[in-house]
Amino acid sequence: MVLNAYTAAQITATEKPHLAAGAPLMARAAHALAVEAARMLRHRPSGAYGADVVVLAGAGNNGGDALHAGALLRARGARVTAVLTGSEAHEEGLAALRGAGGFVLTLSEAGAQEGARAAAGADLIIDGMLGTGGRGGLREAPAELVRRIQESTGRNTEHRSAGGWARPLVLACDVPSGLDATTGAVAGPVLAADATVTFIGIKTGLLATPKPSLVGRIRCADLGIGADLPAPALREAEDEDFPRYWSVPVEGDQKYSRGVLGTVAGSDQYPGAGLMCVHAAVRAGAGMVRFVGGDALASALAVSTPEAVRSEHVGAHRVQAWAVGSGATDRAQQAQVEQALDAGVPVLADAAAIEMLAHRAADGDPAPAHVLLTPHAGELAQALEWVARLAPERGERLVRAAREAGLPEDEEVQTSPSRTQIEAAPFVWVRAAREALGGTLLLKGTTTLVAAPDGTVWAHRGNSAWLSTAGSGDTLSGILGAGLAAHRARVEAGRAEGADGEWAGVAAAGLLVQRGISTAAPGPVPPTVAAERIPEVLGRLADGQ
Ligand SMILES: NC(=O)C1=CN([C@@H]2O[C@H](COP(=O)(O)OP(=O)(O)OC[C@H]3O[C@@H](n4cnc5c(N)ncnc54)[C@H](OP(=O)(O)O)[C@@H]3O)[C@@H](O)[C@H]2O)[C@@H](O)CC1
Ligand SMILES: Nc1ncnc2c1ncn2[C@@H]1O[C@H](COP(=O)(O)OP(=O)(O)O)[C@@H](O)[C@H]1O
Ligand SMILES: [K+]
Repeated sequence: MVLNAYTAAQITATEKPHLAAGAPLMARAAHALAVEAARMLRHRPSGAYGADVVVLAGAGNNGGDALHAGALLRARGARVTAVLTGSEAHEEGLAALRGAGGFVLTLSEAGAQEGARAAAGADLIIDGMLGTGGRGGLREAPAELVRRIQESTGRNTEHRSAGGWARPLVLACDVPSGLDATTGAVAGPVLAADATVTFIGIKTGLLATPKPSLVGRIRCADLGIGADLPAPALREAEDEDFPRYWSVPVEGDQKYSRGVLGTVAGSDQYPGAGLMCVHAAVRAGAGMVRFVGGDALASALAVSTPEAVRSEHVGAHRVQAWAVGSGATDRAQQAQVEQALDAGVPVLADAAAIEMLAHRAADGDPAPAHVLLTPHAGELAQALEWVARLAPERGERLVRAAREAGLPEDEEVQTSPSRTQIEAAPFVWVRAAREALGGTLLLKGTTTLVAAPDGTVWAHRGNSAWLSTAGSGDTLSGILGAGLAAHRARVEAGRAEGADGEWAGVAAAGLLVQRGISTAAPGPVPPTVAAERIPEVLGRLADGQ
């Protein structure tokens, strides 16, 4: 089922009337947290009984949840120590823990070393320092505590084993403290969680963060008020959702009704990008692939991918979609790319095509919804720099939109964001940039986000880091191009609407294929390996497995 996620502001607005009416939300949150903690302690022969639990409790309600959960775990026989990290603590929560026989340390008195010693020796740490009320990362004292816990436990080093982190286990209350609940941006140290129990609805930052390994397994406790949530600000497709968004062949289909993909990818100088894109599209089940390119590309494709057919130029044949830009470095290919952008059918636009679209947007001609731009952060920074340079008022609008999307007021942006800024807060920039460039925007990264013109944003996590290899993007272009062509064919046949948001749905489904091929087996996934795996992975997803 598609996961829905909400900004901190949406969650706060949802809980407000219930709090006013006296609903016991904190008690419910604490209960959910304690149940998950007990579940995590099941590996011990006596479970929670006799386990050492350390609660890191901040000054606000997040600390309140965690302290109450600590009291509930005391009742299950755990030894519970609270480390109070703020200048004060949630009064009722603290009283509950004390009443239940918990120990209490104050960070300002005991010091970071003492606090870290208690935490590092525990079976389980509950991180309740900062929740939706936190801004800009942990302050100095709790940050120092986290650093010391990281040092003594090895957590947050680069070497996380496949089985997870070594003990103590960490359970985050609502969000890992220091990770922005809305944007997922991480400022300063964050204690990586094995699991996060989040309340009312999943926070957008948990799915959109560029550091998904900090979040761990997500569990959502809706505290009995989930039905009141508004439309989600972010969604994430799961494997079982694939058939809803990706057109699979049906009885009676033939190659044209499946959709023809045209490509302008690769050049005589760089044939590789074209080979990988075409090869992936063929293997992703395109009805036919017609490539535009020079003789060197054609001879290479004749050997590597004989299924593909050459087309003299963009206007020569009717296609249902274009995949353009990757490796299209020469003038002749770039002229063909420009034509494909004007062909009136869906286009997957990568590399050189993104820059062309940035120029068009700066000239007041943003791309339509069925153009899917697929930059990584570096390419997006470059495209936005063009927009800001050529059309300064659009650049100003871009930064305003980013502020509205959660960019902190004190974070300076030159005329346009740097690559690093985009990488740190992709959920902020993908929405702002989509406004500036038009089209449907897929921002590639460890976490990939897709923003549609209808306001929908999709998140995608869970790729293998082995995908960080040259050509992974070209393979993705081929897969997504095949998906766009098939979907367009379905629209032409009256079997889909072709509404603005549908192209992002196709992209979200295509990303499931990418994740499947990258995780099908351990180890490297260069494009040749990735392409070989496409049919099986796609077939499995299409069958709902
Ligand atoms: N409302 C409800 O009943 C329900 C809410 N729920 C729970 O409440 C959580 C939200 O609680 P919240 O609004 O109190 O904010 P919270 O995240 O605890 O942080 C604010 C406190 O932290 C401090 N602080 C701020 N920034 C900081 C920093 N950078 N570094 C360090 N400290 C910083 C700040 O202190 P101050 O600025 O005053 O020094 C302030 O006291 C939410 O995530 C969920 O867990 C659930 O129980 C469901 C029902
Ligand atoms: N560390 C990583 N974790 C998850 N996915 C990754 C990682 N590195 C790269 N990817 C994915 O691999 C693809 C790389 O695309 P791109 O940067 O365009 O590569 P290229 O242009 O070399 O083909 C993107 O889809 C990206 O999301
Ligand atoms: K927290």
